[in-house]
Amino acid sequence: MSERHPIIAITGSSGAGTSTVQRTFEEIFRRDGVTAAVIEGDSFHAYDRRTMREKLAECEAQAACQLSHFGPEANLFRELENLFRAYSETGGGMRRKYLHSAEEAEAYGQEPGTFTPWGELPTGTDLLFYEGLHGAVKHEEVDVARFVDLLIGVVPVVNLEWIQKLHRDKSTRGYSTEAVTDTILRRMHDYVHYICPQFARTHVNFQRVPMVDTSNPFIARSIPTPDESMVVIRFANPRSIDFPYLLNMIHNSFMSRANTIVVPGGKMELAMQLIFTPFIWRLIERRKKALNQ
Ligand SMILES: Nc1ncnc2c1ncn2[C@@H]1O[C@H](COP(=O)(O)OP(=O)(O)OP(=O)(O)O)[C@@H](O)[C@H]1O
Ligand SMILES: O=C(CO)[C@H](O)[C@H](O)COP(=O)(O)O
Repeated sequence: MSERHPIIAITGSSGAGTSTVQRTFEEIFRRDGVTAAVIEGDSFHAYDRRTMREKLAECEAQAACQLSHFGPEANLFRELENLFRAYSETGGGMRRKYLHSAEEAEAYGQEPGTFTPWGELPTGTDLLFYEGLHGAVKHEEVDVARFVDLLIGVVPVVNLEWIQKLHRDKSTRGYSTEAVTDTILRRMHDYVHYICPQFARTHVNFQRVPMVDTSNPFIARSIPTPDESMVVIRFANPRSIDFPYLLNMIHNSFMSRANTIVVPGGKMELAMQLIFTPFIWRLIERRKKALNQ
C-alpha cells in the first residue's frame, strides 16, 4: 500500500478476461488524465516458450507432471513482489514484455514466445497497473497482494472461462482444441492451489455467469455474449459502497447478498466505471496530498 505510488492489480486465470477489463481501465485513465505504468503478468513467466516446452517435455517424461504457467516454478513470483515493493516505495522498477504472437514480436524484431529485455519503468507515472495471473499471489515468503491498493478479481464461472480460453487460444494464438484441453488439464493442480486462493484476497470480484447452456465447453461454437450473461460483483468490504446509487444507475441490477450486486452482462463496463472512477479519484487526490507534504 502506498499513498505516493499506488498499485491497482487485475488478477484472473488465463482467458478470464483480464485484458478485456484492462481496456475499461485505460478508458477511465484516459478520461481522467491518469498516467499508468502497465505491467502484463505474462512478462513474469520464468521461461520463454521454447524453454517452457523443453521443461514440459522433461517433466512429462516423469509421472504426474504438474508444471504449469499458474504455479511457482514457471513464474518469477519473487521478482514480481520486488517490482511491487519498488514501485510502492519509489515509483520505479523493472519490466519487460512477453511477445505472444508473430504480430507483437515483429514490432520488436524478435521471435514470438520470447521476452523483450528488462527495462526501467517510465518515470512520473501516477500509478502502477498490473493485469495477469498473479496480482494477489502468496507463496512461501512471497506476498504480492500486500503491496496492492486495489485488487480486482476477474473470474467467469469455470465453463465460461474455458470457452473463452479455447476461443482466444485457437483464434489468436494458433493452438488446437486438443492442445488447449491438455493445457487446462495439466494446470488443474496449480489452478486450485495458486489461482483460486487469490480471489479471497481481492477487494472486488467480477464473476461472469452465462445464461445459456455451456455444459460442454469443449464443443461450444462461440463465446456467450454479454447479453447472454449476468455479472456477479462481490465486495470484500461493502461498507464504503453506495449500493442504492449503483442499483439506481444500472438498469435491471439487483442485490443477491448484502455485499453482492448482480448486473446484466452488457452493463459490466458501466458498473466498473461507476465503481472504480471515484476510487481512482481518491487515489490520485491522496497521492497529490502526499507529494505536497
Ligand atoms: N465480458 C466479456 N464478454 C464477452 N467476451 C469476453 C468477455 N471478457 C473476455 N471475453 C473474451 O474472452 C477471451 C479471453 O479474454 P482476455 O484475452 O481478456 O483474457 P485474459 O484473462 O487476458 O487471458 P490471458 O491472461 O491468457 O491473456 C477473449 O476472446 C475475449 O474477447
Ligand atoms: O495463459 C497463459 C498465461 O495467461 C499462456 O498460456 C502463457 O502466457 C504462455 O503463452 P504461449 O502459449 O503463447 O507461449
